[in-house]
Amino acid sequence: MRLGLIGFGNIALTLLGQLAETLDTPLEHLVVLSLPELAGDTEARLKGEFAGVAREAVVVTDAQALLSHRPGLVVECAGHAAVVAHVPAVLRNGTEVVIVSIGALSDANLETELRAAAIEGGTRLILPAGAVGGIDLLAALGAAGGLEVRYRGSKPPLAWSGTPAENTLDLGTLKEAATFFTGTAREAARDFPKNANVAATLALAGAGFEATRVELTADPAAPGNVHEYSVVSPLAKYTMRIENLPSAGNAKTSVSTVYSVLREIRNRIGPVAI
Ligand SMILES: NC(=O)C1=CN([C@@H]2O[C@H](COP(=O)(O)OP(=O)(O)OC[C@H]3O[C@@H](n4cnc5c(N)ncnc54)[C@H](O)[C@@H]3O)[C@@H](O)[C@H]2O)C=CC1
Ligand SMILES: O=C([O-])CC(=O)C(=O)O
Repeated sequence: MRLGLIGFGNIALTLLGQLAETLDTPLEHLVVLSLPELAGDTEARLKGEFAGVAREAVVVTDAQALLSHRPGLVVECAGHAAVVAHVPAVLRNGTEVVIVSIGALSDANLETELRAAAIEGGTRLILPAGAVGGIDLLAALGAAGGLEVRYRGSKPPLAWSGTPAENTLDLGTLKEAATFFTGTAREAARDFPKNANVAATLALAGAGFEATRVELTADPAAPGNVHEYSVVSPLAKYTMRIENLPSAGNAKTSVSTVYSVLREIRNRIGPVAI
């Protein structure tokens, strides 16, 4: 596989570690789109600790340079701004893209632009399940309509640092669970870009950004990053609760997100996809 990565932070580094451990043969080619100020460090790490992941690995700083290396699949793991900056051009070029920063699609204009770019390029934008599960069933039920979806995201207080939760809570001293946001999936994904991509994933699979109700909670007793949601549809009812291990490199991000991306890659390499 010729793989392109946008971003070289917690998800990308863990993903490359997993690929190094699990692939039978190295990737044919790896191209990483990094921020200009991080390009030197990215290159050194690719040549050092990640030397075995790909037969050839290069670092670039813009989408045109990324595309000049002809990746067969591009994975975005850099944040909402990187989706805006780079993903439309990659799709228009005809290259399939997996994005983890799904909450970027809470901007309706960007969602329209990405859909148009994928059509123009004759390719697809892939939205993986990320840190949540049951997206297969939710998306299947969504086609029948009549859905009610309620989601609650609970994380330990410090996972909400640097977010609007700080306007109402003292995260460093919080002693009991506090819900600091109630609203739509569109508002949640827009206002908590590093913490509420799951709300956008549920909305896109199911009842849409306005109808999907969201609560966000800081909970000192949370057993990790917890995602709970309930679905009522004419065809089925279910609830789901996932207790995710936070990443060592970024407490906001659950490690299962990385494995969800790994699944997308492995499903394109092996003889069977599941
Ligand atoms: N779909 C889901 O369930 C989840 C999605 N996410 C999304 O994944 C994103 C990345 O997560 P982590 O790797 O844990 O964050 P991180 O902060 O550790 O890494 C992000 C990296 O991207 C780089 N970056 C930022 N803007 C860039 C740009 N324009 N071009 C290239 N590189 C750029 C940063 O320098 C940083 O190294 C989060 O911001 C969040 O939006 C996170 C968790 C779950
Ligand atoms: O990783 C998680 O648990 C969820 C997350 O940050 C997000 O939805 O953006």
